[in-house]
Amino acid sequence: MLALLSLKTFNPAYAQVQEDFVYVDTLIPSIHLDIRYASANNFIGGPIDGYYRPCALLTQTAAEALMAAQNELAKFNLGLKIFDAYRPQRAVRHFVRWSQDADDVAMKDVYYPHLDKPSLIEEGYIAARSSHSRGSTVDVTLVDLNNGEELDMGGFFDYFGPESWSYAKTPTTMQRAHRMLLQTVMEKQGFVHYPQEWWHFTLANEPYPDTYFDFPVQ
Ligand SMILES: C[C@@H](N)C(=O)N[C@H](C)C(=O)O
Ligand SMILES: [Zn+2]
Repeated sequence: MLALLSLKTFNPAYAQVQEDFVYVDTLIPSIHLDIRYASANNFIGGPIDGYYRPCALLTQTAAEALMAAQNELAKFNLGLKIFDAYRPQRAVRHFVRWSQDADDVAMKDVYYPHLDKPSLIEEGYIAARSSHSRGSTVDVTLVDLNNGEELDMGGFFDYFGPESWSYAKTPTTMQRAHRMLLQTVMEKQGFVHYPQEWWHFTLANEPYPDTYFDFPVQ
């Protein structure tokens, strides 16, 4: 803990973050990160407001639960990759603004080919007030720790459609088994799955159930 605090205090790469939040990769060095909203590789096609650096922040409690999941998977040389963790409210506002701009459909063919933008919010694929802003929600998939390759989940992060539902019938037997493995490992550590998106999990006993933070990811 002392080491973590001094790392945050003296390393310029680590900015001051909200009390009780941690950089997940300092707690779980073997975890893989692909923080899409700090890049153009996402459903909007550009960096999202409030993501200054591609890092994953979570409450200490959620990060410790995630570490237990990672340890469980590591016995099989499997692990987790994070796509998103704590999300500032300004990022959520960016999503909502984008959803109201009918002209910007740059990434429609890839991420929401069968839905119009208002449906993304109406059907629960994007929240106008997101649990991610409470700091104990995380978007994850499984990787093989031998080579870092993602396991085949029968769909990709932020594909908005029924194929991404946790219990979708369309994926193959193996893909459904991978979804089940991810869900089982996460739920064992106290996370609750989100039926609309196989990758999205919220810690049930989250420490800030009523607080929506807005400090940047940096
Ligand atoms: C946008 C997507 N990755 C996501 O997190 N959706 C849920 C519903 C949210 O916005 O909280
Ligand atoms: Zn999510």
